[in-house]
Amino acid sequence: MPFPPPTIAILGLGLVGSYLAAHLLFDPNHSTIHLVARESFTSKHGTTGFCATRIDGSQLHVSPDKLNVHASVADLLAAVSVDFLVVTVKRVALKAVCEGVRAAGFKGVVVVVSNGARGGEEARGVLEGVEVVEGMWPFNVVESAAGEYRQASEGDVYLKDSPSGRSLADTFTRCGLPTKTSENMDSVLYGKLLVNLNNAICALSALPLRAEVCTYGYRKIWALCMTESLKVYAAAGIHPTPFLAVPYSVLPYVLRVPDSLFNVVLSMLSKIDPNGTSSMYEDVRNGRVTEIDFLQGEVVRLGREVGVQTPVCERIVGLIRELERAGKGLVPHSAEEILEV
Ligand SMILES: NC(=O)C1=CN([C@@H]2O[C@H](COP(=O)(O)OP(=O)(O)OC[C@H]3O[C@@H](n4cnc5c(N)ncnc54)[C@H](OP(=O)(O)O)[C@@H]3O)[C@@H](O)[C@H]2O)C=CC1
Ligand SMILES: CC(C)(CO)C(=O)C(=O)O
Repeated sequence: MPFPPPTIAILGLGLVGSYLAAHLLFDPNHSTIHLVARESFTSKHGTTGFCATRIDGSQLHVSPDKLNVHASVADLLAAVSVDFLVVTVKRVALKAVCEGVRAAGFKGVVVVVSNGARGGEEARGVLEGVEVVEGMWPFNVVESAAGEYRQASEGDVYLKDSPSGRSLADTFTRCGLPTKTSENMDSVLYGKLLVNLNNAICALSALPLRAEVCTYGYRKIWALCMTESLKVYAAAGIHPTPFLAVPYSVLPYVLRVPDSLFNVVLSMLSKIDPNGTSSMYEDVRNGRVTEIDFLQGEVVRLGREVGVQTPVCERIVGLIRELERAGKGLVPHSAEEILEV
């Protein structure tokens, strides 16, 4: 364990940030924790605290007196010297957050935990001279009741394999969040992107994640997006890191088996809470801008660069844009409606 234990600040106290914060705050022996949170977090949890519920049902409660909350990075740095700033905002907010971090003169390590590839590159572009560590968050978190952040699927967190990344991975693991490191986070994040191709389909279906993936028509669309993405990756020389039980090349075939067989395979491979959703489902539900540009949008962008057509991914980008423009929340689309070109 690093000595003295590191001082870690978390910026972005939504689903992932709050679940992470609850783990780190629960056992104060491994780190000192500060939060950079908006008023919405303080008004919600400032007097009651919050809790993380793990997939096995165990709960970590954090009482409000344990919370060191700051309104901005500048306020944080005026109060304390910070080793790691873990940024858990949506990818669309990353650049603006990094500009704030640079303006505040932060000199520690910035850890970027966002879906989509090339987040680290974007952060480094803004934070010249500051060490940036990429992270990958593998499982779904939902707010199942006010102040209860519930793990709704499974997987290990990944951080970039560097002395700082290894040290933080050790702290996360000691706090009950199993964390691996990888020298090639681009490959890890392009692998995660293949999983996240389903985020938009879940949002378009307006169904919780489990019900959506257990429906053949939606899985077929995910498989089509994945096949397009794998062709693009092959042409672009991208080798996604395998971290699922099934190799990516086989996954589109597994997704196309009938529902009855898929249910058996799913129960053998992974747990998904019936209330789990996708982060894009939550964005659409709450009328927020989504991360579509960094998921199917990234495949379309890369496809154009390497001359590979991506009609299904393009169609999904268009449909999510329509939902964003309409701002009316979730609108159930059948699989046929999604595929109709
Ligand atoms: N949710 C999930 O299950 C999973 C999410 N991920 C990824 O993790 C990342 C975080 O996702 P998630 O936790 O769901 O996102 P949320 O939208 O739940 O949380 C993001 C939080 O960041 C806050 N925020 C945004 N900008 C700032 C800022 N400038 N200063 C302070 N706070 C700010 C937001 O506040 P406000 O609400 O006021 O805008 C919000 O509380 C995303 O890239 C997502 O794709 C990955 C795997 C699973
Ligand atoms: C865990 C998963 C794949 C699905 O919930 C996700 O990454 C997300 O919701 O953004």
